[in-house]
Amino acid sequence: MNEYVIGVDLGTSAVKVSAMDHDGKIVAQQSYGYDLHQPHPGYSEQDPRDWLYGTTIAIDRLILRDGLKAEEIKGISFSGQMHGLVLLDADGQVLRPAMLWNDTRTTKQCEEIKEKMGEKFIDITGNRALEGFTLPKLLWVKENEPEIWAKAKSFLLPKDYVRYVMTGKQAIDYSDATGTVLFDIKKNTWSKEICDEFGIPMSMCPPLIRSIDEAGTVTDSYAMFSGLKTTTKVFGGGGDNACGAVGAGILKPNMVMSSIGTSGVILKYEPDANVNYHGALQYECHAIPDTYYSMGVTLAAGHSLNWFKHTFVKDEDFTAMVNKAAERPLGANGLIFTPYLVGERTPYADADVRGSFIGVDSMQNKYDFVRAVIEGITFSFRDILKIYDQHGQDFDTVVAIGGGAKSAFWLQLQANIFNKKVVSLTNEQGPGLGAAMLAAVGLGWFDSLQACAKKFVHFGKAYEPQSEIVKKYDELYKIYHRIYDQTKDLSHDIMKLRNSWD
Ligand SMILES: Nc1ncnc2c1ncn2[C@@H]1O[C@H](COP(=O)(O)OP(=O)(O)O)[C@@H](O)[C@H]1O
Ligand SMILES: O=C(CO)[C@@H](O)[C@H](O)COP(=O)(O)O
Repeated sequence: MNEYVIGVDLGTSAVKVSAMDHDGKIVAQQSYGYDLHQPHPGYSEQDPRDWLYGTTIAIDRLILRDGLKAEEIKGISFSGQMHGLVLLDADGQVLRPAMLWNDTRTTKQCEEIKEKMGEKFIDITGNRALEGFTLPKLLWVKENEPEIWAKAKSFLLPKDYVRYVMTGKQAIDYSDATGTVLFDIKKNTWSKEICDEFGIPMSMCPPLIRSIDEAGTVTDSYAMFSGLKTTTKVFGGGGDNACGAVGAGILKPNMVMSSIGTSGVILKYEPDANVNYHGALQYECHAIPDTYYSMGVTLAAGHSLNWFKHTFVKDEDFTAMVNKAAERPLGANGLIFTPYLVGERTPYADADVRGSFIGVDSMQNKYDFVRAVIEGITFSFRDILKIYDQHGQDFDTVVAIGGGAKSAFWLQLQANIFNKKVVSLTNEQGPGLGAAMLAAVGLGWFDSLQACAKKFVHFGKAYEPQSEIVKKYDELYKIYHRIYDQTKDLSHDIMKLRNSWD
């Protein structure tokens, strides 16, 4: 009998499920898209039931359309968009739409955390309190929706909610727990000190599990709903960036990952919890037991390109649009874009800054704008790489994953803007692959994730920096880097005005 594991990649734009065999060969894939709701500036929400239905439909299609036999599916694990708050009542029912990682309404709560705990907060959690994280969202609900708060008995993160419905058991894995900033990264447990300081009952924090731990099996009711068998084992899974790093083979410090999904991420493997970036970068538990990673996040990476396409280039697909942008000259005829469409996280923790096009010229066409968007997103990654430089951290290879890594033009552009070798994967499903690997190791198919990576992770083409182009992008980056300081006050004033008109 064939045996498969399923990796569920619960992204912001869609859920993608991939079935893999013992050799790491992808035998079937399905995906299902859902909406993002942005009712006010800074708000970003999704309905957890959309994730559940999307995941279930996609799994169902693996069985009905791709012919996978349910009894052949031995294990399932997850990669999930991080930080999103799913609030549950005493019956485990969802109390309000989930507030996502790119929801920035919580500036006031972040300031309150900083005032009350200062540097101690970073010592405990490894992180500054930023708008996207879960604790500020809990505090926002407590302050603004007291009737909902009164009913709240526990919280979960996005993929943990889907796993909960599958297994009937609530749990959060360590890699996602660090992203709540309610977690003590050195003691490896929920922080009583932080919970007490902010009036979060410890009983709201679910049990912690490792990414490769079995969380349970499929319940009778979920088996009826999905077509799965109750014998399928369900494993913890991890935050999407931890899983992306596993699936991209980032298992030692000389490599970093760049991910262009809805968000953009530069991530570095860290062997212990002791490197201190003083909150300039996020510090999280890895999905690989007892290891860590640091990362910087551009809030609107793929999201910026997606916004541009849906607003101005509706009738073309991404590949056609990006290929036309590749034909425009380097620097898009003098146009520079900053991707702060929903505020920014790294290096500027600024919820109120917004993006700009600088250098608009009547000789530019639509595809110059697309090119500027792609270049601007990539410059924002260079801002993150600069932080690693400043901390004396060096590496030689960047492994690129996410939807943006589908484009050879963008992979070469990353190599030129970073001045580093950029390597692609033969399949860009980094986080989904990582999730499937967690199930494969959890099932005992391999002794370790490292052993599994030897079979499952396949590097594709390497893109080398081209020295003449590197020089030009260096010059352009210097100008890009000045835009934040020169536009932030304008952005903040516009935001104040918008809010006063609401
Ligand atoms: N062919 C393509 N070329 C370049 N970029 C692409 C292409 N297809 C998708 N993208 C980018 O990838 C993004 C989606 O990436 P993905 O990793 O699937 O996101 P998420 O996991 O957040 O749902 C899109 O918003 C778009 O910007
Ligand atoms: O906030 C973060 C990481 O801290 C984001 O990276 C989210 O985890 C969402 O990821 P994508 O949907 O872009 O994969």
